[in-house]
Amino acid sequence: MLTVTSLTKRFGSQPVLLNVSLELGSGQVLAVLGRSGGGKTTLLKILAGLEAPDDGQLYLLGQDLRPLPPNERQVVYLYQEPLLFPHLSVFENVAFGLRIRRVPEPEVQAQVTAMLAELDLLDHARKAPHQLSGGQRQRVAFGRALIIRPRLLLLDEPFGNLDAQTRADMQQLFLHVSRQHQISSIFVTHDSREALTVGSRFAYLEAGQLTSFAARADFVQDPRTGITSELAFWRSVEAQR
Ligand SMILES: Nc1ncnc2c1ncn2[C@@H]1O[C@H](COP(=O)(O)OP(=O)(O)OP(=O)(O)O)[C@@H](O)[C@H]1O
Repeated sequence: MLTVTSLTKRFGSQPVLLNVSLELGSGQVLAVLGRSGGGKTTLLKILAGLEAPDDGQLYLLGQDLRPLPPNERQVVYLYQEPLLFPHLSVFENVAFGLRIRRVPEPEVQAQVTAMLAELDLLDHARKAPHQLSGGQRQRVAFGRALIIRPRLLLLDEPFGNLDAQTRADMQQLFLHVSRQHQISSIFVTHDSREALTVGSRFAYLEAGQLTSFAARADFVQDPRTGITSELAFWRSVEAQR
């Protein structure tokens, strides 16, 4: 459903993405792990249409994305700090995409109420964004994205600002709604545990070079992901008890 071929991007003389290729199937979540500065955000911005690539092809459901402006791609980009309209209620933030598409009012009411119920936000429908916690705000951002049924969801460290428990809850909620709505996503994270929790496919991006793993076991075993060394650490802790 998404095919990226030989994508290249430089900022001035600095190469940021080098010949990046990837494939994503319908309903899959590609977890992209990588250290800071590796080019993850740049990759997502190019897919969203917020940066132009120097070279390479991008096809989503057979359609060339390169000539399309961001608002015609049906791609939603979500990052750490959810961008909500501060003057609109939770309900109206989620309803926004339907209203600009002139969906009839009874349909808006029904769809938004169902989405708020799914995200456990019904009790907060009349609040403004500043009256919510970080996790709640991120759930509103999800609702706003999902209600327009995007073809591709791009998540850039979306739970990075949340405490560990809220982050774990949000990972489960993300898995639930992305399965429920059969959404295809690319989920960028610094955290290998988060990558293993949310991903159905795995890749590692470092210094502009993307490695895709055929199997989860290959991702786990690659020393760059740090998973084997972490496991060794916890085994040594266990052995000393
Ligand atoms: N608009 C820009 N102009 C110049 N250089 C940029 C620009 N955007 C990003 N870069 C550079 O490109 C490189 C990759 O940045 P990018 O934000 O894609 O990395 P990242 O993997 O998402 O990092 P992080 O995990 O810290 O967000 C960095 O060296 C950054 O300084």
